[in-house]
Amino acid sequence: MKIIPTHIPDVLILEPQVFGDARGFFMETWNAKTFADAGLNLNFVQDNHSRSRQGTLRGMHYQIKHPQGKLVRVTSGKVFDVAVDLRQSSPTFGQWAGAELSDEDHRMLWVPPGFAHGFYVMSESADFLYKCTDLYAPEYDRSLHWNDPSIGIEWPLVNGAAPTISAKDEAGKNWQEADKFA
Ligand SMILES: Cc1cn([C@H]2C[C@H](O)[C@@H](COP(=O)(O)OP(=O)(O)O[C@H]3O[C@@H](C)C(=O)[C@@H](O)[C@H]3O)O2)c(=O)[nH]c1=O
Repeated sequence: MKIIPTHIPDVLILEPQVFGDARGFFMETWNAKTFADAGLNLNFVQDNHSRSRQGTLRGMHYQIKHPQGKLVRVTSGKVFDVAVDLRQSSPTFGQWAGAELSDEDHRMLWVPPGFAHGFYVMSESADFLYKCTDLYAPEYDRSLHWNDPSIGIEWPLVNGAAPTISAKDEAGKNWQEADKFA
């Protein structure tokens, strides 16, 4: 597995080794020892799968208690995936890191606990799979507004069109009002 740091050192792009042959390909997407050897001792307790149409933006989500670390990947299509550092004690507090993830590059992103996370679907549709280090806790679920100017995420919006978002995310909090981590 190749590990590519982003400019936020805790947010990592992971490229699994892909074994191609006449049948197709094989790759390991999660191996506790490989990740531990890379410094990521993770205990996953929930797996999620969402499918979204082109132009959908889900985010920026976090749980203020029971924060989840997320190992995310795309099995069909292409997304732009983003993590925002909400840890006030962090030197990269308030910064965002993004990466394209697709079914062709097989890249994964490690989003640590303490980050808001979201993605935008660039392809016709996308299947998005992720492992989480804590369980869904809806009472602590929070949404930071995807387009807050003080964060300034550079979303690659298709034809510049406004994204499709949920009512919850439409009402996402701005940076000043959003709950943050210590
Ligand atoms: C996240 C989640 C949702 N749900 C339910 C609640 C709701 O009825 C329905 C859809 O929920 P949402 O609109 O919150 O789904 P979605 O917008 O896809 O939420 C996800 O977005 C990405 C960006 C993340 O990072 C995830 O952690 C998660 O917050 O699914 C669960 O049952 N378990 C879960 O873990």
